Amino acid sequence: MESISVDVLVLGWGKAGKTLAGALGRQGQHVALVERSPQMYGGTCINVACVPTKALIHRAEERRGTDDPADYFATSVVARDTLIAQLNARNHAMLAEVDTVTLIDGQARFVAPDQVEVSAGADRLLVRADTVVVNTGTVPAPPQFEGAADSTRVYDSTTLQHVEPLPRRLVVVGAGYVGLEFASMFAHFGSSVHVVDHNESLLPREDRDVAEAVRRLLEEQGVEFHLGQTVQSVLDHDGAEQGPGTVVTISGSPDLGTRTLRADAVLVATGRVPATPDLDLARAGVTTDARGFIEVDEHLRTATPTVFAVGDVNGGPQFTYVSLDDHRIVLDQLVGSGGRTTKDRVAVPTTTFLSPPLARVGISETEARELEIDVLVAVKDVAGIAAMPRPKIVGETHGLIKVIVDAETDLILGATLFCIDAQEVVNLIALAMRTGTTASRLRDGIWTHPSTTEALNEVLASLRPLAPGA
Ligand SMILES: Cc1cc2nc3c(=O)[nH]c(=O)nc-3n(C[C@H](O)[C@H](O)[C@H](O)COP(=O)(O)OP(=O)(O)OC[C@H]3O[C@@H](n4cnc5c(N)ncnc54)[C@H](O)[C@@H]3O)c2cc1C
Ligand SMILES: NC(=O)c1ccc[n+]([C@@H]2O[C@H](COP(=O)([O-])OP(=O)(O)OC[C@H]3O[C@@H](n4cnc5c(N)ncnc54)[C@H](O)[C@@H]3O)[C@@H](O)[C@H]2O)c1
Repeated sequence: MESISVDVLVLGWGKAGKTLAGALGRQGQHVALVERSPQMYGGTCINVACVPTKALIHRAEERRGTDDPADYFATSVVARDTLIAQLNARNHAMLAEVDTVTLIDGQARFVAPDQVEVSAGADRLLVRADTVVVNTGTVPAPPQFEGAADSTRVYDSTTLQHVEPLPRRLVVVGAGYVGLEFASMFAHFGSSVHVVDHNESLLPREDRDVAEAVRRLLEEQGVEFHLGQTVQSVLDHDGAEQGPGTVVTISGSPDLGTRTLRADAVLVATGRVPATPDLDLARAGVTTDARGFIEVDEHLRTATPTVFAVGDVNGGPQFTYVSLDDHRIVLDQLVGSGGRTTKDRVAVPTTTFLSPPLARVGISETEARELEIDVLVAVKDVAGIAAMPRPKIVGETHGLIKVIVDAETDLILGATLFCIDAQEVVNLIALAMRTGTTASRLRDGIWTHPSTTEALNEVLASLRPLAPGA
């Protein structure tokens, strides 16, 4: 078998790995990066996840009532594919042009802690490395219900992006990030959408007023929820009377009983599992938790100190920007002072890309109550914020803004933004939390007009003590 030796070997073209490979390569280190699929150059985010789904969501939001849903969806998919092909090629070029980076197509598998075999068809290559960085990501959790394997109508978040034609009726299993973003997107494309989740409540980590506002909006947009229920089975039929489709049987607690939903497509969005089974991690002495995620310390070293695990595969929060931060920690271990750790992360924001988006940083009101800390809360419906005309200008006045502030220090402890531009404004609040900027300074800040940021002037002027026991 042919072999090569490098300083650092990256397995998988994730966000952390590609950034690390580029940074180390530009410093003159010999780096090899292994990716099993050319369709995934650049990783999950740009090829099948964040970027293509947000491109489709944007297109869906732009659809006019006069557009034919199926044609409009088909054109949107072509636009998505054009964008993604450009990004995929650009990502390949960005590393290919670094002289000391070797890009290898193939499936990686450990044979020893410092040796990885890469296979592509009948070809084999042995790569020896002082340091190995595992960045193989996650894949959709497979469906657990009866009939899924025999159905041609069961999709995951990757395959549904190319469903043909646009499903008239879509059943989404799972009301997490993927489930809600796709439910909202397909409702905007013109599908009738049903969401099934085994949790009794929607968005269990959010305050009830926030979850209710999200639910109301999605229902207004045509989404129907079936909470506290699971899918028992799907059965495809050629449907002489109602046309071809699949019958989805769902059931919940005894009083809810069993019912059936008819669908043209079923999206399974019940979480993601680590891409570790093919890696032969035991040969490297790398351990995994009960769910298969690689166990790491706060420097992202695995049980074998020369092997790091970064991105989704290490069981941390599954976001591209967390994977990016993982790269900073490993870079610091390899060529820096080695002080940076996962514990340095403060105020990591999130956004679910609904229309409008739901963004969150820090604690919720419910968490503040549970912690029994002395806080002030400001909450305003977007439509009622007089000093923020931007939502009215763009015609999107749904949602609410809520901020939780430490009553003693005036520091912001958390915020929920369910409004246009939430994915941007949440970053400003996160920065305030990281830098100790007080709520009063944000309240009295000079912000551009008309913008969404200027909501802070009015919302933070309405801070009140928590209503008892509410
Ligand atoms: C539908 C969807 C939408 C999302 N939207 C967002 C969003 O808006 N914002 C956000 O921050 N996050 C979002 N996420 C999450 C985000 O995509 C992930 O957190 C991020 O892509 C994780 O990247 P990573 O660094 O772990 O590796 P990945 O980008 O997953 O890369 C892993 C790579 O390893 C390759 N690989 C796997 N096994 C092997 C092997 N044995 N040999 C060789 N190569 C291998 C894979 O092909 C893949 O290219 C979304 C996820 C999904 C599913
Ligand atoms: N905008 C973003 O940042 C974004 C977008 C999409 C995905 N992501 C990332 O990708 C990860 C995976 O997303 P996801 O939505 O697949 O997972 P998730 O963990 O966010 O949600 C899974 C949902 O499925 C439900 N569920 C699980 N098993 C079920 C079953 N058998 N029947 C019915 N419901 C069931 C859960 O209650 C939960 O609501 C997320 O955790 C997130 O980190 C991020």
